[in-house]
Amino acid sequence: MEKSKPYVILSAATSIDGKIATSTGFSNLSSKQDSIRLHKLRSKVDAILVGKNTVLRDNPMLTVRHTKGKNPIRIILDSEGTISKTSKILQTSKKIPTIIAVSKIISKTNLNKLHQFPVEVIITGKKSVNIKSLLKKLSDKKIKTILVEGGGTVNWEFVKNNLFDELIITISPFLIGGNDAISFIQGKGFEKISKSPNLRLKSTKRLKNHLVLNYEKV
Ligand SMILES: NC(=O)C1=CN([C@@H]2O[C@H](COP(=O)(O)OP(=O)(O)OC[C@H]3O[C@@H](n4cnc5c(N)ncnc54)[C@H](O)[C@@H]3O)[C@@H](O)[C@H]2O)C=CC1
Ligand SMILES: Nc1nc(O)c(N)c(N[C@@H]2O[C@H](COP(=O)(O)O)[C@@H](O)[C@H]2O)n1
Repeated sequence: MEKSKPYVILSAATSIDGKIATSTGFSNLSSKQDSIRLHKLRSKVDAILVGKNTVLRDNPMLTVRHTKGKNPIRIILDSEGTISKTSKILQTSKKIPTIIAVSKIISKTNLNKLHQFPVEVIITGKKSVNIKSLLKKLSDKKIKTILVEGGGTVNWEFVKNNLFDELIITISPFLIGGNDAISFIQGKGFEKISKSPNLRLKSTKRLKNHLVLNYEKV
């Protein structure tokens, strides 16, 4: 029998004050060396998962480019199926396997739009995508490891529902501030520190002025 969920790693580059983007959406906080590290990690996982806002803001490729290796499957959480036809994700879906996870609220128009591309559409959840059920479906497809690359709203869903196993955070030498700048974990947050998952610091790696922290859940 397949496991109920793949092994999930949450990954991000944050400023010293825990932001993953400025209020205007600038999010490229990694150094060249850190990007190479990230791409090596990408080449070792079965899939990368991000939220719709990250696609909207960054127009990412989510491929392996700074090292040699295979591209993981790309998974986008997009309840209403609103990502643009011109996004790099949809435009490159012929070459790179792509899954768009939507919920039952998706309109026929948006579903038809997605079906114009060679992507797999997984429908789960009433309003937003039901992550637990999605992970089960992905596990059934033999996806064993997923790198969750944000943003903050998606990260919170994985933390809140205790659906992650490991964290790899690069602390970049920047101070961003701003109430509207996105943090590594968004959402409602925990009211008591006792609700926070217990984390063990597995390793640290210094890349000049960047610090890579690797935690696992206890
Ligand atoms: N520095 C870094 O490492 C990274 C920075 N970013 C930045 O994060 C920002 C985007 O973060 P957020 O606005 O928090 O959005 P997000 O990228 O986490 O996307 C959230 C959206 O995903 C969709 N979604 C569907 N089902 C969902 C579910 N079950 N749970 C959560 N979301 C679901 C919803 O439309 C929701 O609004 C961008 O500015 C991006 O540049 C993103 C990734 C990494
Ligand atoms: N680890 C990490 N460091 C950063 O500095 C980042 N900006 C991100 N962001 C994630 O990577 C996506 C961009 O991927 P491509 O370079 O287009 O392949 C971005 O959308 C975030 O998910 N991560």
